[in-house]
Amino acid sequence: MTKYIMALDAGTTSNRAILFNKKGEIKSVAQKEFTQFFPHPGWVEHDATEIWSTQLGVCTEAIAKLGIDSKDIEAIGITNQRETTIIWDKKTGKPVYNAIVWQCRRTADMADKLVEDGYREMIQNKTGLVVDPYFSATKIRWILDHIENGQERAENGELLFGTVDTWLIYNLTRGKVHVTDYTNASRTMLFNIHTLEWDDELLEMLNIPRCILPEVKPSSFVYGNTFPGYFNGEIPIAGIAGDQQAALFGQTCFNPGDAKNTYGTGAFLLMNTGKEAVKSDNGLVTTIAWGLEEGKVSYALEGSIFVAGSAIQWLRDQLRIVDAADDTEYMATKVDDTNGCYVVPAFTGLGAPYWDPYARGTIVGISRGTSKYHIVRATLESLAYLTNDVLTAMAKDSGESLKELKVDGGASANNFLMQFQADMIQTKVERPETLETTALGACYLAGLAVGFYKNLDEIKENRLVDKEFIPEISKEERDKKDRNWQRAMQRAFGWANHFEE
Ligand SMILES: Nc1ncnc2c1ncn2[C@@H]1O[C@H](COP(=O)(O)OP(=O)(O)O)[C@@H](O)[C@H]1O
Ligand SMILES: O=P(O)(O)OC[C@H](O)CO
Repeated sequence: MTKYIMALDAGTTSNRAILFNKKGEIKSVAQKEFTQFFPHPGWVEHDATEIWSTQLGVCTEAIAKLGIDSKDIEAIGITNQRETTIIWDKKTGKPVYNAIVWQCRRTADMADKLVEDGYREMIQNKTGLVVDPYFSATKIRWILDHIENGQERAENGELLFGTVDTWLIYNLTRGKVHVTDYTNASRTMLFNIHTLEWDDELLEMLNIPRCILPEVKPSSFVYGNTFPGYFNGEIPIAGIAGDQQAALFGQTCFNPGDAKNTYGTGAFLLMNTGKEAVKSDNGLVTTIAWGLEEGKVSYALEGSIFVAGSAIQWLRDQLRIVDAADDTEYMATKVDDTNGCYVVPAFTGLGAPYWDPYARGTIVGISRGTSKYHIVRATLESLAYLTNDVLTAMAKDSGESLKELKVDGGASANNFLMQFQADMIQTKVERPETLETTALGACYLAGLAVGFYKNLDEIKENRLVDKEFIPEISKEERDKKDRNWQRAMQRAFGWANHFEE
């Protein structure tokens, strides 16, 4: 009888459930988008109840499509949009506020204040992170300050905090398990990535009560079983990883120096640095790649680019100059170049390596001859330029120059973008057959915990390459483009700071 692992991929715009067989082949998929709330410019929220209901719905659908039942599923692995902050009432299990999404900039001033108060170095030393509203800590503080008696209820043990993984497991187990893993904990700005514990000094810094935090476990571990009523029988939940770390694992970047870039809503470039937590001097963050056993972790350097595929959605939904994301490839190749036009898609500020929450989107170099094809091409190219900026910082921090960049995520299907990426980084870009590497990583982590996979070597055998992109332009040509890009970036920095309404 064939056995499967079910991966739950709780992304920023949609939830997916994927059933993988042992070879890592996709046997069933169900996906559903959920509502994005933008209550103010720069704010982003989700309804946590909708995240849970859509996730449960797609799981049921994926199982039904394959005509199997819970006995055929060896384990569940969860992977999720990271940092997004949910607080709920322990008694009712109901969220006390909408989920504040990783992209949300509402706590930019709180992050500024932490820097002013001299916390920057301590935070970087303990968490590996830069001080930015991106991470969960200031979002937790904001919710506790904006609901009735938030601090008091938290201190009385009436409230619980979780990232999306924690929230899903809490619901899947009907409130029995309040847990997260090392990777998700490392994105909160409250977790010491060296001692592998929640850190008192960080908690005191924002006056966050320890009792609201989940227990932290390895990324491959049996955390509990699903409530039997959901899938007609219990299924062990045996893997958790933040989606970018899961993609690193799913791409089998098991050795130090291996790197991948995921082009989803945002783009996230991670390089495995092994047992060493490399401190960044160039605007990257140090993060936990995974922990396969209690107390033992591998680290990664990460460059987080906040806007990638969402810039393509903007072309489609706001500018309406493309009908579908796939069309951008054909449109970009209708013209020879961007005709001097550069798009900087800093819609929610800039992440790595700039960390400017006040930057905003900019289009420069428009002339009378600029057409929608130039804008589309310049938007696609911007994803490659931003990636190149991160890789340049990574090379400085790690002392390694990359042999190849593994890619995945929705926008990596775009051949024009991948070729331009190879040109800009002057390095081979390698795309695997399955672009669902995030879900695959969660499948592997869960599978390892229950013995479905014996070891990493067995997992490595599953990886198949779809296409390689080799640099085609000269270094001089590449450098010229990069210099223009750097000039365009200057126009985007700081725009929203002191903006007069
Ligand atoms: N062929 C394409 N070219 C460019 N962008 C694409 C293409 N296909 C999908 N995208 C973009 O990829 C994103 C979806 O990728 P996905 O990995 O599913 O993201 P997420 O997990 O963040 O929801 C969307 O933002 C979409 O605009
Ligand atoms: O949902 P994604 O794939 O855009 O990933 C979001 C990241 O985890 C945010 O840090």
